[in-house]
Parts: sequence; structure tokens; C-alpha cells
Amino acid sequence: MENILEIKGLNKAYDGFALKDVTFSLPKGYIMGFVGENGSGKTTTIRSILNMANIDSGKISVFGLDSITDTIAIKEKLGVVFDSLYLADHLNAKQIEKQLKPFYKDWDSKEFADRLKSFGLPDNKRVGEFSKGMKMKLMITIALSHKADFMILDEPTSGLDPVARDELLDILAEYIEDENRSVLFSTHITSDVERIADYVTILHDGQVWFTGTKDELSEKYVILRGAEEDISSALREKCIGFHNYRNGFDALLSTEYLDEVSDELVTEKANIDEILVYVAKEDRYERHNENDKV
Ligand SMILES: Nc1ncnc2c1ncn2[C@@H]1O[C@H](COP(=O)(O)OP(=O)(O)OP(=O)(O)O)[C@@H](O)[C@H]1O
Repeated sequence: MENILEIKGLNKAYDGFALKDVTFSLPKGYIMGFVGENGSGKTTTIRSILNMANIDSGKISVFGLDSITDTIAIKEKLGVVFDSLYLADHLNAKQIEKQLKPFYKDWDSKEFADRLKSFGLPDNKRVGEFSKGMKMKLMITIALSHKADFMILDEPTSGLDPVARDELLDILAEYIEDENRSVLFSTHITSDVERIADYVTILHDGQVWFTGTKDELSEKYVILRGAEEDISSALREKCIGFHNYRNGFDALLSTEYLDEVSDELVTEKANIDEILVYVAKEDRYERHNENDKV
């Protein structure tokens, strides 16, 4: 399977935060949801892909091209949607087209006009007066008009109402129907990932905690519940985000340890939101223990 995006051993340090050996890839024809707690490094990774951050080490390829030396060729076929509009507020869509067109070999004015119409976007209103959903649609219109084969969206659905979100997800799902195209989108709304993504990458504290298909993720972890006396200390050690409360405990467990689960304990499927919460709890638990040692 051909990869549209390959990130290998990406390291990027800021004061107090670092992306550590970030490695994942996205095949052509698929949508990847990019998730992780606030400050886990999603935007920094996206900025690294776009050559907007000076990476310390690692290699990033987009369409098989190098993200640093082939930036111009990559931009020709890459559509970028940020949650804040990067276009001049005082211009209308028509004027924006005029500005952008010279930068793209394959700019398609008919596609631009047709998309504006189908998205119900006026071409004579200043984009500064657009709603958030309208701005998202305009950025997507631009990506489609220069025939982008890969769309990277940083939190595209945050702040959209449920109807606009639903519409945006439909647009992305339709976009990859042409099997040569892919989408990478970061989000905190994991139900959007459950709904349209084929692949998921979970970033935690600057590191890839999981990358793979959504099915692999849901097969890899379960929630384990029960009374504390029914779990062996060996199995408890293997739990992620173990949390005990008055009537028992819950934790995330890798399915590779299912044969160690006693009959008294209960397992349940875990959704992405739940997985993220257990991963964060594990971290808090470790930190708490470190504090205990001091
Ligand atoms: N230019 C910068 N200079 C210094 N630190 C930075 C810079 N950009 C990001 N950081 C730090 O890097 C860390 C990761 O930030 P990043 O925006 O990549 O996370 P994120 O996963 O996108 O977060 P969120 O979900 O809250 O948007 C944060 O601690 C942030 O303060």
C-alpha cells in the first residue's frame, strides 16, 4: 500500500515539551484521526509536516517528497485547513481566488465557483464576516480547487454546530472516495474519528501511543471492571489507568492479557474517548507515585 504521508523518528523540542521519535504513516485513500490530550503535540506535528517548525531530527515525506527540500512541490497538492482562517479578512472569495490562482498550476476556477455555490458561500462578502463553518468550507473549497490530493486539517470541527460538523464530515468522506486522496485531521471530538476515520494515531506527551486502523485499536484494548480482590497483582501491573473506587476498580487492559482475567471480572469494549481518559489517568497515577516517593 502506497503511503501519502510517512513520518519517521521525528524529534522537536521546545522549552518544557518535546516530540519524541514520532513515527507513523498514512496510506493513500484513507482518513486518519489524530488525537491526544491538550498539549500532546498534535499541532507541532502538523506544523512539522508543513515545514513550519524547525525539526531537530527525523524524516517526513509527503507524496514521497521530502517535507523540507520539496516544500513547493508538496504545497501544490496539499490542502491545509486550520481552525483559524489564514486568509485576509478584508477580501471576498472572488478576490481570494484572484490572489491564490497564480500559485497553483492546476487551479480550477469552475470548481471554485461550483463549490462556493454548492456550499452556499457568497463570493462578494468579506470573509471577515463569514461564520466559522463558512470559513472552513472556504478553505476546503480552495483545497478542492487546486486539486489537492491530501488534506491536513487541524481541529476542523471544533466550534462548529452539530449540523455544520456533520456536513464537514460528509465532505471529507466524499473527498476520499477518489482512492488517491487522503485526509489527516486532528480533533478532540473522538466521535468524529469513530464516524469517518479508517486510521487513528494517539499522541500522548509528545509520543505516539498508538497508530493503526480504528479496528486494530478497538481490538487491542478493553475496559476491565470488578472487585479489587479478584485481580491478581501481576495483572494489575499490566493495567493502564487503574482506578479504584468504593465498590471496585476499572482500568484499561491490552487484550493480549485476556487469558489472565479471572471469571469474576468483567470486560467491555472501549471507545476512543475512554482510551484517552485511561491513558491520561495512567500518567497522573505515575506522577502521583513519583510525588509519594519524594
Ligand atoms: N512555538 C512554540 N514555542 C514554545 N513552545 C511551543 C510552541 N508551540 C507549541 N509549544 C508547546 O508544545 C506543546 C505541544 O503543543 P501543541 O500545540 O503541539 O499541542 P496540541 O496537541 O496541538 O494541543 P491542543 O490539543 O491543546 O491544541 C505545548 O506545551 C506548547 O506550549
